[in-house]
Amino acid sequence: MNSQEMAKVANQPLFPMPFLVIFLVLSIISGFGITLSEAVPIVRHYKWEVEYMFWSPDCVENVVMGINSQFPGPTIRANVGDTIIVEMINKLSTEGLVIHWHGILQKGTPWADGTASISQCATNSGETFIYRFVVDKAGTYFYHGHLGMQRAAGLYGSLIVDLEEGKKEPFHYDEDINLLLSDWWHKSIQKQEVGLSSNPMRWIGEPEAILINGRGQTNCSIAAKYNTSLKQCELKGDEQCAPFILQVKPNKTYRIRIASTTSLSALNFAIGNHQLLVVEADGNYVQPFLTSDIDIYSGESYSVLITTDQTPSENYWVSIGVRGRLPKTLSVLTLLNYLPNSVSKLPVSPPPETPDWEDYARSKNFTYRILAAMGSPKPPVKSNRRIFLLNTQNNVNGGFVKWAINNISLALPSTPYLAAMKIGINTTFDQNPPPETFPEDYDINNPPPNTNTKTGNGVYQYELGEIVDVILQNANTLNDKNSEIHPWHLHGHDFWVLGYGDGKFSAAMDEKKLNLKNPPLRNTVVIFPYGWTAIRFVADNPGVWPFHCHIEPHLHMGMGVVFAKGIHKVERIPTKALACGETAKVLINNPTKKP
Ligand SMILES: O=C1O[C@H]([C@@H](O)CO)C(O)=C1O
Repeated sequence: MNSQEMAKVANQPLFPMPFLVIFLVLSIISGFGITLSEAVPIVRHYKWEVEYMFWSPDCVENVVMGINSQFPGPTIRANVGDTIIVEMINKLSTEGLVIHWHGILQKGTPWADGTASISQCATNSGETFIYRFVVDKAGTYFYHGHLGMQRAAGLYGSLIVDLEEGKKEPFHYDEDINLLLSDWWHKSIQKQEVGLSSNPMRWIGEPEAILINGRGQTNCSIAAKYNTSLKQCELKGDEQCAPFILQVKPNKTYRIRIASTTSLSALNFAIGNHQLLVVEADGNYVQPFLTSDIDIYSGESYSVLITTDQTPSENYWVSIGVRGRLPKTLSVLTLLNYLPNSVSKLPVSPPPETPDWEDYARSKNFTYRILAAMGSPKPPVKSNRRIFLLNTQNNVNGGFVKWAINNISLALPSTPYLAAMKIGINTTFDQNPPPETFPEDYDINNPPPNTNTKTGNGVYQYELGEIVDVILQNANTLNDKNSEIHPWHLHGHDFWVLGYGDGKFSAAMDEKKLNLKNPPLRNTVVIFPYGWTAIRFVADNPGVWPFHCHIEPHLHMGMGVVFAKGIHKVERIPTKALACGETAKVLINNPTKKP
């Protein structure tokens, strides 16, 4: 950070000046990761260089996006109320860069949400962008790239927010273990992107490997002993692809934090012989329930408690496999290693089997059990506005395969929305808001008639404080008798999940079934094939916020919408977030326009 940028950081009003001076002095000395005294909110300062590097996530050498030469990127661990400053240096020689802080609400800092073309200008090669935001809710989160398909290139890491010092969780555990799940392709994201936008489209296919904390194996299993059709992996344990072992002591309670940043895959997580007590979803406490396994969709996170009360002289399998799509990828395995047993001691029984990928009844049963813990914030009893979002896969412009919402496939503008709205430019995106519903007679059980789907970039505008219901409606894809699962993620807000149902949402039939008593708060929710999902949120966070399918290729194919409100309330947007496209021209010609 140069002295001007430091002064800029110091100008922010959140922290007493003497505190900031001490922090800045210490940060110059050590460079990153400073933790100061307890009790007062802390500023945690990280300096990250993002760069492609050779890596072998699944024992096959490839290139990944690394941060400070690490893959996955460094874990950020903070307490509620802390300020995070990430000085992000783009060392990718030929690409722009942004980082999104998934699940962080960014109250007062919408410019730090890290979405290219939406909250900020992508940071050019060689340049630095400083993210600065407060983490105001405890929970299991992560961060990832949000430009093109950079997440699928490996740009991700964990972000864990603990309660304030001295505060206690509503459940007991002795230690926690953090697992960040992802999926991995040998094909570069450049090749994936070109395939998706070609006519005919070339689909990315299924991943070569599932990774746990960036580690997995392709074409071999560490449990081949139990299944002779598989090849045994030969690993010494010090390889980049060697399994991440969950080390535990007998007769303790562990909180296992599980977050999924997969590009595509829905996953199932199970531990042999151990029940999982689900206690957290997306940074919100849930009514605890016991289960043998969990389904986790891209963009979601869970905490589960396990008690290590099984035979202490044994180790146990941890197994993660693909659901919701015909799996072509081997389940990834690792060990729950009861110390002091050796990791070479394999469990006595075979690994837990991933449930059948098509058993949606089972997936729904798990998902429907997630309800808010007692004492959680309740939704307002009525909404002011309801919008319906029909999800379809369509042919656009003579055969390009896209995903569309109410017949519009999102194509982001080159000038970020937040900058354009703040400066008052109305030429950079479609000023007509997209449709709030779809024709009542739309047949969700057949491929779309596909007459007039368009690409577009209009915005749903809300009054600040408006209470909004969204009904996400799934439908048949372009293929006969096919409908897919989509996990939808909202930026800048948590929402209440009021309900799910099969078929088309009917106000007359379904309205009364909505759960206003204990709906879970989340930032990501799934729509099941041919089904609908209803959510409610309060549009109280000034900014521009995407709401989109978290499947990376689906977003890339247009599966998202953009919400905006209260832009007049957004202050102190850093120049670097504004200085591109049409807003750069306005600022150069008229610097007084800088908000
Ligand atoms: O968007 C997608 O495209 C393919 C398929 O529908 C067409 O090949 C697939 O499985 C998706 O999820």
